[in-house]
Amino acid sequence: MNTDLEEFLTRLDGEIRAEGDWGKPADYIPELARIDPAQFGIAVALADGTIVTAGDAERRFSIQSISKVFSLACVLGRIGEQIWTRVGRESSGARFDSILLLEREQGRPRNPFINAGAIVTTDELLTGRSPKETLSEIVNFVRAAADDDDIHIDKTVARSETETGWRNAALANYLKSFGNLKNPPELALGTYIHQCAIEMTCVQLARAGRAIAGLPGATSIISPAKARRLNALMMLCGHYDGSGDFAFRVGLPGKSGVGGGILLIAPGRASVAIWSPGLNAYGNSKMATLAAEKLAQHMGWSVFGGR
Ligand SMILES: NC(=O)CC[C@H](N)C(=O)O
Repeated sequence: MNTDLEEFLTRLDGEIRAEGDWGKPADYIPELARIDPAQFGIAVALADGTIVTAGDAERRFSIQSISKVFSLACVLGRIGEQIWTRVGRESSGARFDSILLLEREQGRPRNPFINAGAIVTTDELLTGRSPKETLSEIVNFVRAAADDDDIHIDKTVARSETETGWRNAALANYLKSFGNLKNPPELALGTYIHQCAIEMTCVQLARAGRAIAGLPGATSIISPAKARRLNALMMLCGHYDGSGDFAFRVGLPGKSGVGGGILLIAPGRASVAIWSPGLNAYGNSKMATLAAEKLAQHMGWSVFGGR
């Protein structure tokens, strides 16, 4: 039924593997630094309910910042628009772990997808709950979105980031100094780091994105109104200071993580997960970005039309 897409993905897998320069895995989290960059997987969940895959689509990887989409969806479900008093929704034009803007903007992070913004989102979810309960809420949300209970936190990755995450510790403390953390910084930070360490396969992630893509049959835990806004944020902020370049090349909302994953949304058409651990200069997967560009072009999926 989807033979054209199947053939295209098989060809794409070959083209990516022939590229040669995979980029470098994130080096500031030791557990991610030792992953072989020469890996690639893709899963495309379509509106007709089928999932087409190629490469290492069943291998688990650390979703890292892609988790920020799900924690934001959780918080919007819990407190709705109120979250925007604590975090903005503009592009940052800065690195994902930048502290500069926080100083200038008095502790209100630019958007919920840079680290400072996601620490605030997680802090909101933590309010009135223990870190364990908060993490269960986030993981269960992802499981419900993917309709798959076999999704877990990789404790080794979480420990590794806890041991070396000095920048994020600085961001959490800095947020606290501006009064924009309700909980002790170490609790908000620990919960954030564990949320980032959720591991999933491309197939699971593509399934979890179906509600954001508004595909028929997806769970209703993300309403169409919320999905619309998540897509806007993913388009403008999903790739940090590389968001403009990603929009230019791919033309679809996406969210990257330093584990090398990208969740790509073709509204009404498909939810796509792509993984390749080597990163480009912005900290986004080099090969997953290239694959997203080729896929969007082949399928004619840009939200801006054209090809
Ligand atoms: N861009 C990312 O994926 C960053 C997530 C990572 N856990 C960090 O906080 O640095």
